[in-house]
Amino acid sequence: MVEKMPILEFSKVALSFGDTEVLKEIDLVLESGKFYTLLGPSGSGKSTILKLISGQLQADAGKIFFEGQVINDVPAEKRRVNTVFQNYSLFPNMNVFDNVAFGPRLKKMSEKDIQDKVKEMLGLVKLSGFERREISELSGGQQQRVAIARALANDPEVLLLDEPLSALDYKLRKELQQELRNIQKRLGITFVFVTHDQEEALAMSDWIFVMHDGLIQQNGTPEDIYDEPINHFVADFIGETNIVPGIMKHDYLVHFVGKDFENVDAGMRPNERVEVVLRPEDLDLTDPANGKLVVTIQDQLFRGDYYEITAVDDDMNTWQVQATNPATVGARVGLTFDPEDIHIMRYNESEAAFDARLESYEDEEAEAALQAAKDDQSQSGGQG
Ligand SMILES: Nc1ncnc2c1ncn2[C@@H]1O[C@H](COP(=O)(O)OP(=O)(O)OP(=O)(O)O)[C@@H](O)[C@H]1O
Repeated sequence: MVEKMPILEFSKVALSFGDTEVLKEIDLVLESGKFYTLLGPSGSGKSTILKLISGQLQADAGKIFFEGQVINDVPAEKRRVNTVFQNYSLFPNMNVFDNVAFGPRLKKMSEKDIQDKVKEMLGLVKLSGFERREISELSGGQQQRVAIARALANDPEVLLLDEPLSALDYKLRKELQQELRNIQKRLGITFVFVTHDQEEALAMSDWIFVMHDGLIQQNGTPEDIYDEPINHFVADFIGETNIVPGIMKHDYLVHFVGKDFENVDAGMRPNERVEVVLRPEDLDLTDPANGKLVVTIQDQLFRGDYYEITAVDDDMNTWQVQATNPATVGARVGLTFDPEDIHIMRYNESEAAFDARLESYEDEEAEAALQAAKDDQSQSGGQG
């Protein structure tokens, strides 16, 4: 079987502005016809990646390939890529038709083909009949639809979308999320969508790249990223989560919150420091005697289909729980979970901070395990 060539590829791409390394060493492989999302906090380098793809910026190091050809030196106007921006960037002195017809006219398409193209694109973004409207007569959502139609009228192979929905209100945003996804599936071109909103990324993407600190922290399907976060940053950034320190007692046995739990998928070494992730929806409230730990309810918010409960354990660690029934603020309750829902991550930050957190549980077993980890480490020459 012949492997399909990626439409876009970054190989060890780096870029700095002055002393700031905005992209450290980026490797990306994008296949044709998929909906990709670059997700990360403000300043993590998402827009910079789009500008490297569109040719607005040049990489300091590394190679960018488009259908197997290096394009580092190909000028922006020769790349089959268009961008939709957050602020629409329409031509305010042109009506809807002329905005969408702009690219086709530059390409010197026949007037008949231009008419057909504009009609098709406005149909796609549900603005048929708006041809003669001025831009100032459109709502924000309609302006963004025009911007999408204008970009697509150029027949790009890759459409770049830089936070295109951020300026819209919640309901409109949800509506356009669904529509953008439908448009991408219908046209079958590659979308690279930038957002800092994890919910949006999970809902829309075939594949997500989570960015932080100029690096891709993790990439995978929305399910991979949500269920199997690779590190503290990703676990914390993607959705509400509880992250607690733990230590491996065997490769299949993790010790945390003062107890041992079997977790056969962990793939960690005995005595390794780990972080344990438990999503709020995987926790249940029960009576204290049946709980894996006991907590005090601190706060609760009604979220429509569930209650968002904040609780603290006796070591003052906070727990987020999603419950179907309301709880009583101030009540002491048990927290329980299915060991299968435990997700374990390798810990790679400061050991001192970790040890202090683990010891906050004042748990002799944990301290003994930690001592074993420290002994292990000194024997193996500080690796670990
Ligand atoms: N032309 C420039 N000159 C200097 N620094 C820049 C320039 N463009 C971007 N930066 C810096 O590079 C970093 C990454 O910017 P980038 O716009 O790629 O981030 P982002 O993840 O898209 O964030 P946002 O969501 O805020 O746009 C930021 O710290 C930004 O201040």
